[in-house]
Amino acid sequence: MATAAVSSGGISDQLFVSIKLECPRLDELGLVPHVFGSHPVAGSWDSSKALPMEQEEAAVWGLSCVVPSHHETLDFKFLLKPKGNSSQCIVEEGPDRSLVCGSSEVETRNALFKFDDELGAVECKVFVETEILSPFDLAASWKAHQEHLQPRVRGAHDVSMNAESESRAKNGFASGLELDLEKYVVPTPNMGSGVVYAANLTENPRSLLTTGISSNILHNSIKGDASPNLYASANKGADGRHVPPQEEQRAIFVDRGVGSPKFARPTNETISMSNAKFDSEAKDMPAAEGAVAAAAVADQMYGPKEDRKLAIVLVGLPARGKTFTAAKLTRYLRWLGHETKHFNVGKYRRLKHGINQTADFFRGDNKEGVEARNEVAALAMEDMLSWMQEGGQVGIFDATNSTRSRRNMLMKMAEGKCKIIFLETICNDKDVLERNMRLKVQQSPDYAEQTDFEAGVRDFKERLAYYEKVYEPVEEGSYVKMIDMVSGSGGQLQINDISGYLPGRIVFFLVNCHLTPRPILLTRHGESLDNVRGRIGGDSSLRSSIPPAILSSNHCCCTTLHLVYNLTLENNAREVPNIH
Ligand SMILES: Nc1ncnc2c1ncn2[C@@H]1O[C@H](COP(=O)(O)OP(=O)(O)OP(=O)(O)O)[C@@H](O)[C@H]1O
Ligand SMILES: O=P(O)(O)OC[C@H]1O[C@](O)(CO)[C@@H](O)[C@@H]1O
Repeated sequence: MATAAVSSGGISDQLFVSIKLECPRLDELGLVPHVFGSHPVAGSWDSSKALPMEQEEAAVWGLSCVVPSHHETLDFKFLLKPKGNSSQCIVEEGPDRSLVCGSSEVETRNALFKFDDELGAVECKVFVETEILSPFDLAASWKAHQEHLQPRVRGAHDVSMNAESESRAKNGFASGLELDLEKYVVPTPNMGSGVVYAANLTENPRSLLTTGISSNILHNSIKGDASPNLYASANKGADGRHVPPQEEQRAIFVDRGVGSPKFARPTNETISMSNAKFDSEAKDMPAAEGAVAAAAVADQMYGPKEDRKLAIVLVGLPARGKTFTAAKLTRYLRWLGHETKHFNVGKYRRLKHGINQTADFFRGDNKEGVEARNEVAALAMEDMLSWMQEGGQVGIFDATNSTRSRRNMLMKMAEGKCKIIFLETICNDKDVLERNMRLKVQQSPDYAEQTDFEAGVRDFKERLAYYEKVYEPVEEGSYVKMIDMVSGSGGQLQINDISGYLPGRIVFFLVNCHLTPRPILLTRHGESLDNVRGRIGGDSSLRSSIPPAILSSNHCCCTTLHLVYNLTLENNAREVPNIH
């Protein structure tokens, strides 16, 4: 095992050291090379605590470790021990080798071992590679290792993490490893098995709780362990096979890049946004990505400015990212301090009608199916309105709501109770849709019992085709349309009849919304001449002139705060939202 050196100076670059010893005779002789040296990690010159090297090939042994780039000088030597007998050892001839502080150079003279008997001597070739690693490199390697991908930095995943207790006991380390790699999150393109189906995280159908289904069953079913006829959590592996249901709310992974959404004038030219000019040039739009976060901080300081109840009613064909967007928006609004809840009609439908509905259930001309879906939609809407009457402020109503008549029904129910804004998600990118559909079949409880993944995909496509036949894009009321936001070529946001503080905030959020996790690097400059003089502001030079190469590596005077956001929905409500 490679060992992690400790850093007491906080997060900094690390030096990755890989040592190799090559000698065909060692294996023949049944000898295992070890490293021991001056540092406790290498046994403090106690040969019984020497670190064994791992056999990588027939004649090659290796040992890798990661040490802080400003490590203490480490003197070390190779020694050989017979396999299975660690009490004997033969230490290499010659002076100690040194890994000098601040240097990545290590001497690579051959290692010579002399035996007392007729074996004479054994000479091994020594190879040493060193590489400066940023915490990101380490994190990426660790993450890659966890996900069974090829780590970018070979061996770096093998750092013992937070292993004070164990390695302290073994190696006498005085301080803990400060770089907690597990806290780093590197953008990950695949949906791991830790993903929970987003709709499962929405409000529990309270109206159904009082209609004969015990809350215990509901609770269990929502956690995924109820009778599958009632409800089941359906996480499946990338190959479509089931993986165990997730216990609690975890992440919704984001998976696609989005370019800068362009504002487009809606066809009917009826935008009314206070203090904002939205046109295709969008020159006046706040371009700074931090603007939303800044506005959010202001909101938090001064509190919500509006009491009006608002319903955001999602509209869109299946697999268009409605639940995904709804969940993001819910989190953002909560973070702003608005009482917000996400009601997912699919959850109601599954609870009331089971998880095994085939595409036929969604046919536009299946009268019973349409009625059943309208019924659960009405139940969800009632729950949402009741909750608003009890003090809730923003309800997010998540279903396809794909026909005008459905939307009329909702508008009627909401009359005098709350304002409705339709949020339509449109996606025309075939590749994105294909991928979304496969993800849905992997994750949706609707396919939890479908063992044939491709059959599930076919059924979902059939369902989608039925929806397409009856789909009526929103043209009524107040609306926001997110069009092709995931296509990679930008996208459009169209808005119609939106006014007021909170709707403005929501639009602002959606404009700035993107789907790719990305690191945020906050860089602090080194000590400037004005700093020395105690002056605030100004734009003076740095105190000493430092070659640009050193500056850019952040070693010397620059302090770089690396923040990596996991742009998922699992973080606490008070964290910086997943937008920037
Ligand atoms: N604006 C978007 N356009 C297209 N795809 C998106 C968008 N936003 C998110 N996605 C992707 O769509 C996938 C499916 O999302 P989601 O489950 O939210 O769809 P949905 O529209 O709610 O589907 P359904 O109506 O079948 O429940 C997600 O994995 C997400 O990566
Ligand atoms: O009744 P609607 O508006 O079609 O929407 C609810 C349905 O949308 C879906 O998300 C479509 O796939 C189903 O899970 C759910 O039953």
